[in-house]
Amino acid sequence: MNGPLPVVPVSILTGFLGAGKTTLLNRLLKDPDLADTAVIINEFGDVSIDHLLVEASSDGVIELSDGCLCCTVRGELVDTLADLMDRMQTGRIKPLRRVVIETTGLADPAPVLQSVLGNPVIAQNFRLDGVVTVVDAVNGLQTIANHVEALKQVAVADRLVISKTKLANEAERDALFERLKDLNPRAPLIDGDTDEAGRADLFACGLYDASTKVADVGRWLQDEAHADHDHHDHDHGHDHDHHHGHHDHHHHDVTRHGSDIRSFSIVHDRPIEPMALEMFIDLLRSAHGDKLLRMKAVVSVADNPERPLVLHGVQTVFHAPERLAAWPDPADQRTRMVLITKGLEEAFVRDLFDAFTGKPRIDRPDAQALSDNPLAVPGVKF
Ligand SMILES: Nc1nc2c(ncn2[C@@H]2O[C@H](COP(=O)(O)OP(=O)(O)OP(=O)(O)O)[C@@H](O)[C@H]2O)c(=O)[nH]1
Repeated sequence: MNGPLPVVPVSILTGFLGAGKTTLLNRLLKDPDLADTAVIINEFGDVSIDHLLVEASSDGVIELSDGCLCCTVRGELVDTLADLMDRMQTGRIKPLRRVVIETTGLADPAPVLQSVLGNPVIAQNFRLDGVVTVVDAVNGLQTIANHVEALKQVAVADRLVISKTKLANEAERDALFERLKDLNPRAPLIDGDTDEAGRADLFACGLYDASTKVADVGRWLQDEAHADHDHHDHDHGHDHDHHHGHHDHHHHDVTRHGSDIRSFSIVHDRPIEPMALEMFIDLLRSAHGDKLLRMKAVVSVADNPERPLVLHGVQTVFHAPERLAAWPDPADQRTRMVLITKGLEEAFVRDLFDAFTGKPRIDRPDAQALSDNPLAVPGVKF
């Protein structure tokens, strides 16, 4: 190798659950200027779906394992970046022009930024270029009010991309824009439907500078730097799962997010009848949409099992389902569903799913009973 490699810019793509990060990333990756970009994605949940939906060549996408980037997988992020550098230096991969990190929707961006800015080894080879935050025009305002992570994601952004603008009315859009301007006066607001949002330039923000953000951002980063230090002192050599004191039996909750936020998945190995699927989703949404932060699914539907259906629920909004041309991984054609809920029990959702997919249990109503009388669903109140 002739001399040191250039320092690689790192972009962080963030935004709350379901805001439209993967959708935007898929558009951006079609820009030839983003060739030789490594994409690091991170999902919250033990069954990952995003890697099936990111349309880049598979060797450019690196998936971090279960856990949230801002919590349990931070060490893994640092290791991944170090490994990328090692592979470039030894000529095993072409020099990268950029790294894009797509965070989970629940990620607090401060610790993610700190991982890149604050680690001396990483800082020799990578520089934080900028943070692009996607904000959903329909749910954005309420999400910012209810989830501090969403507020921080907005505040640290260099650019704010507003998705789903056509789904929101003018009053909703205006109120959101006003709030965003309050929280982050310097970040330009970019309509996600414009060409500008889909070009590689979106990521070229220049060196990240916390001092241009509202005063709180500098403080969050400071806090993270201290937390890192303490963390190092106390936890050195321990497994990531043990870092946070407040986790319960459910290992996906090992995060700094509210303890009533749960992530779980449902895997089913037989095609599902379209009607059963529709009724399951309808009941879940109508009765519990407010507790359903996010639902993502790749479903094998009995009417055309060769072509999986992709479902996206974001709070009470369910987007039009999409049929993929084929299974991304033909060897695994199981239905996979990931749900992130707040105050909604996993057992309830599983029972509901089992009832509709023909796994009745003695003490549970079957699909016929549910469709005749949805009030029969245990726990459902109208
Ligand atoms: N109409 C419309 N739908 C959008 C837009 N952006 C995203 N969506 C839809 O919103 C849903 C969620 O989009 P994703 O791109 O998966 O969102 P995400 O932020 O990556 O989701 P998580 O990874 O779960 O946090 C999908 O059904 C998308 O098709 C948009 O600008 N307009």
